[in-house]
Amino acid sequence: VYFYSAPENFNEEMLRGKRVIVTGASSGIGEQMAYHLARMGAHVLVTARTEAKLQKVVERCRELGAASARFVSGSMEDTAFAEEVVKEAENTWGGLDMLILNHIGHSYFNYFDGDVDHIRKLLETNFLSYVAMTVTALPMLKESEGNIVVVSSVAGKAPGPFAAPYSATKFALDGFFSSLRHEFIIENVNVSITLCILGYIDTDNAMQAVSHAIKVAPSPKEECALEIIRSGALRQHELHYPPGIVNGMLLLRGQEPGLRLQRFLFDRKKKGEGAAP
Ligand SMILES: NC(=O)C1=CN([C@@H]2O[C@H](COP(=O)(O)OP(=O)(O)OC[C@H]3O[C@@H](n4cnc5c(N)ncnc54)[C@H](OP(=O)(O)O)[C@@H]3O)[C@@H](O)[C@H]2O)C=CC1
Ligand SMILES: C[C@H](CCC(=O)NCCS(=O)(=O)O)[C@H]1CC[C@H]2[C@@H]3C(=O)C[C@@H]4C[C@H](O)CC[C@]4(C)[C@H]3CC[C@]12C
Repeated sequence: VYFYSAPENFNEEMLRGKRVIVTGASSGIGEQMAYHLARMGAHVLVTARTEAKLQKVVERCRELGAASARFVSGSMEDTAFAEEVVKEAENTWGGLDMLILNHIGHSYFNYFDGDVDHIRKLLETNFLSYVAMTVTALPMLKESEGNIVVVSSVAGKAPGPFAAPYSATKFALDGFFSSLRHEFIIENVNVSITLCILGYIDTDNAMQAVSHAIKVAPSPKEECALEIIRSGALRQHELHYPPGIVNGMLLLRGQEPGLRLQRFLFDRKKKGEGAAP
C-alpha cells in the first residue's frame, strides 16, 4: 500500500508557474503542447533540431502568456544533448516540475527493410535519449514531486504491420518506464510517470507518411496535446487517446476484421496493386 498524491480533477491553473520541458516541440503534437502550456501560464523550455521553427514557437508561446519561453536546438540522436537540455532547465529555473518526452526520429511506414542500423539509431533517438533525460532530471523532479510524461503509441501496445522499427522503440518505452514506476512506488518516490498511448493524430509528418495507406480520420493534434498535459497533471499512469484505441486495436488484431485488413494490405502487395504502404 502506498500514498499516491494524485489530484481528482484537472484545472489549467495547476500548470501556472510550473517549469516544463517539451521535447519534439518544433511541430506536431509537441508544438501544440507548448502552446497549451503557454496559455496556462507555465514556464516552457522547448527543444528540437530546427532553430528557426523553435524561435517561432517560442515567440508564439510568449504571445499566449507563457511565464517564460526559451528553446535549445540539437539532435536527440546524441544522449549528451539530451542531458544538456535538462541542464539548461536547471541553470535557468533552478528546478523542474514536468518533463514531457515527445520527440521521435525519422522512420518509415512500410515492410521492415532489414536495416539493423536504422533500428539502432532509432533506439538512441526514441528511447535512450528519454532515459538519459529522465536520469538527469530525476533529482529536480524528486525535489518538486513532479511528473514525467512519456509520449508513446498504440504501436507500442498493440502493434500492426509496417512500423516494426518504430514499434520496437515504443515497446521499449513501456518496458522501461512502467518498470521504473513500480520502483518509484516501492521506494515512495513521489514522481509520477504517465505513458501516453496515442492512435493516429493529424500531424503533418504523420499524415504525409501514411495518409495514402490509412483511410481512417486522424484525431486532432490540439485536443491530443491538451489530453496529454491533463493526464500528466492528474498523475495518471496511462492515457489512451482517442479513448478505446488500445482495446480497439487489440480486438481488431485478434479478430477476423483485423486479419481481413492485413490480408487486404498484404494481397495488394502480392498482386502488385498499389505500392506497399
Ligand atoms: N502523429 C501520430 O499519428 C502519432 C504520434 N505519436 C507520437 O507522438 C509524438 C509526436 O509525434 P508527431 O507530433 O506526429 O511528430 P512530428 O514529426 O510532427 O514531430 C516530431 C518532433 O520531433 C523532432 N525531432 C525529429 N527528429 C529529432 C531528433 N533527431 N532530435 C530531436 N528532435 C527531433 C521534430 O523537430 P525537428 O525536425 O526540428 O528536429 C519535431 O519537433 C511522437 O512520440 C510519436 O511517436 C503516437 C501515435 C500517433
Ligand atoms: C512513420 C511515422 C514516423 C514519421 C517520421 O519519420 N517522423 C519524424 C519526422 S522527421 O524525421 O521529418 O522530423 C510514424 C509516427 C507515428 C506513427 C503512427 C502511430 O504511432 C499510430 C499508428 C500505429 C499503428 O501501429 C500503425 C499506424 C499508425 C498511424 C502509425 C503510422 C506511422 C507513424 C505515422
